[in-house]
Amino acid sequence: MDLNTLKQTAARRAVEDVEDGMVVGLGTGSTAAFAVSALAERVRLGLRVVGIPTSERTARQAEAEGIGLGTLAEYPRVDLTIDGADEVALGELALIKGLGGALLREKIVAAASERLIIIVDATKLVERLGSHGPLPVEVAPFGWQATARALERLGGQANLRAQEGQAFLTDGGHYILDCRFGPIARPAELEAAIDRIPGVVESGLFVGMASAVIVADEGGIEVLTPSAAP
Ligand SMILES: O=C[C@H](O)[C@H](O)[C@H](O)COP(=O)(O)O
Repeated sequence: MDLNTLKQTAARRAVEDVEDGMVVGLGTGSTAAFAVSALAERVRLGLRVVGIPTSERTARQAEAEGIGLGTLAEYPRVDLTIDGADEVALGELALIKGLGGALLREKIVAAASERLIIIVDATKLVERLGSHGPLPVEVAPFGWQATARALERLGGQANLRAQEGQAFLTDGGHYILDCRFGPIARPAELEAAIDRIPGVVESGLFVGMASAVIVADEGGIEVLTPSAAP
């Protein structure tokens, strides 16, 4: 099966868990986009939900496909959020998210959710976070160079994310520093250390937040639940 089919398979399985009347967090990224479409199909068949989007682009997609949207101000308690991830650490199911630039709103919605279901293809599974790619860190544009130096003192090589020759701007108007730390042995400790840096808005480390991870690969679907870190 090609990658998109695997993503769609995981997305459809997650949307099966949505019940009538739920407030549903709508994730961001290519896998989450399949979940939005699958949810919209169920809405067209009569399912009643309120969607809480984690990005402007997800909001546009959801509205275009007929999902009614709300805000966290109206619905501070989210029943279920379905979102993707860039890396999933086997065992405790800590995540790296943010390669799509939506980590801040995703983390806020995830924290307001009773359940966070992550949907991935099997290529996202790692032994250690940081094995495949960088850790995105959302930072204030003011003094970002000093913030980058502080991140490098933690061991990460910080690169300002660019788009069309300009600094990439998140929905919140911030910059993103893609930080290569290499394999991260203790993600919770690193997350806490990054959070203490003035200028950091949020990191893409989601530790202890996933309720389950739905993984699609050639052999079918597997639902992982968190277990203690080895
Ligand atoms: O900022 C974007 C989000 O964290 C995405 O969920 C994550 O990057 C995974 O995206 P994709 O499903 O496209 O690999």
